[in-house]
Amino acid sequence: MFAVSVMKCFLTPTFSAIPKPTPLALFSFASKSHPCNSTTFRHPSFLPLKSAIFSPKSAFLSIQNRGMHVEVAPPSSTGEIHVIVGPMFSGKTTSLLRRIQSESSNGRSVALIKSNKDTRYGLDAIVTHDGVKLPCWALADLSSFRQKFGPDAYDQLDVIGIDEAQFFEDLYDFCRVAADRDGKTVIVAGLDGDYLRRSFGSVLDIIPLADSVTKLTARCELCQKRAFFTLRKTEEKQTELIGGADVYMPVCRQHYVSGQVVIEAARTVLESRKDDCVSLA
Ligand SMILES: Nc1ncnc2c1ncn2[C@@H]1O[C@H](COP(=O)(O)OP(=O)(O)O)[C@@H](O)[C@H]1O
Ligand SMILES: Cc1cn([C@H]2C[C@H](O)[C@@H](COP(=O)(O)O)O2)c(=O)[nH]c1=O
Repeated sequence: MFAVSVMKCFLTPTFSAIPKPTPLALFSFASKSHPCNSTTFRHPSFLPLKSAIFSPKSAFLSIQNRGMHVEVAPPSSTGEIHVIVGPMFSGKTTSLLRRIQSESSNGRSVALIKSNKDTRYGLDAIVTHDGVKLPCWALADLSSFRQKFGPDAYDQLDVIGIDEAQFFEDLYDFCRVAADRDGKTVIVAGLDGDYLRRSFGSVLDIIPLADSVTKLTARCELCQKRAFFTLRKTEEKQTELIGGADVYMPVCRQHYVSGQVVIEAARTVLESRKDDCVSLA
């Protein structure tokens, strides 16, 4: 009975009276409004049934039933999550920026986010290893994005791109809410594995939420075959270590295994030398 009254509420036209706003030019590459949406949502009493049920970007719905008061998020059919993974230098950022530019040229309103831990090229832009760049929001966490971007501007967004996703602890909840509740298309680029080939951050956790997953490969720096892994060339052991070609290289399986042996041996030598220095002092 309660479920039936919830469904009835979803079907009432008054609830879907949220117009689809015209996307703003949020960045220099955000442009025209989306062609299909501007008139569809303007007159809610004449909405086709599908639009009435699946009104995107709506506020929460308040339901009173037998003394119970429940806040229900109306479902959105428009959200999507696309995940791009692969080792360093595999073209994840290039692919993300291309998709964002293409969405923007199709008239969708877009925003790009990267982790503020990655200070390699400053904080105001996402930059590929080839030097292509677009402006972005550099954040410590994704949950602060809506507030920092402005709730009204957030409501008008169609597409959110996230780079360096491995550094965001709240990736799962952000993507779920953005796509399921807010109807956003979320494009996520990040490392699936760290330099030890262990799952990195929450990137793999969002695969069950995703519409598509693309695993890219680079070229092995030692033999030019396809590279699936990232080898750390230095002796540092912490998981998070910001760096580029000075610290990391993409490698194939064979060179990952042999490279790890060499690096482990070098680490052991360095550590035993450190011990010798301490005992001599
Ligand atoms: N070993 C390599 N294999 C593939 N691409 C490389 C390599 N070294 C440098 N590159 C350059 O890096 C570019 C990819 O950069 P980018 O999109 O920033 O990758 P990612 O975000 O996956 O680290 C390639 O187009 C290529 O020009
Ligand atoms: C393998 C590995 C990488 N990182 C860091 C190094 C870079 O700053 C980024 C990855 O950048 P890209 O856009 O994919 O080239 O992550 C790390 O902290 N720990 C690692 O194990």
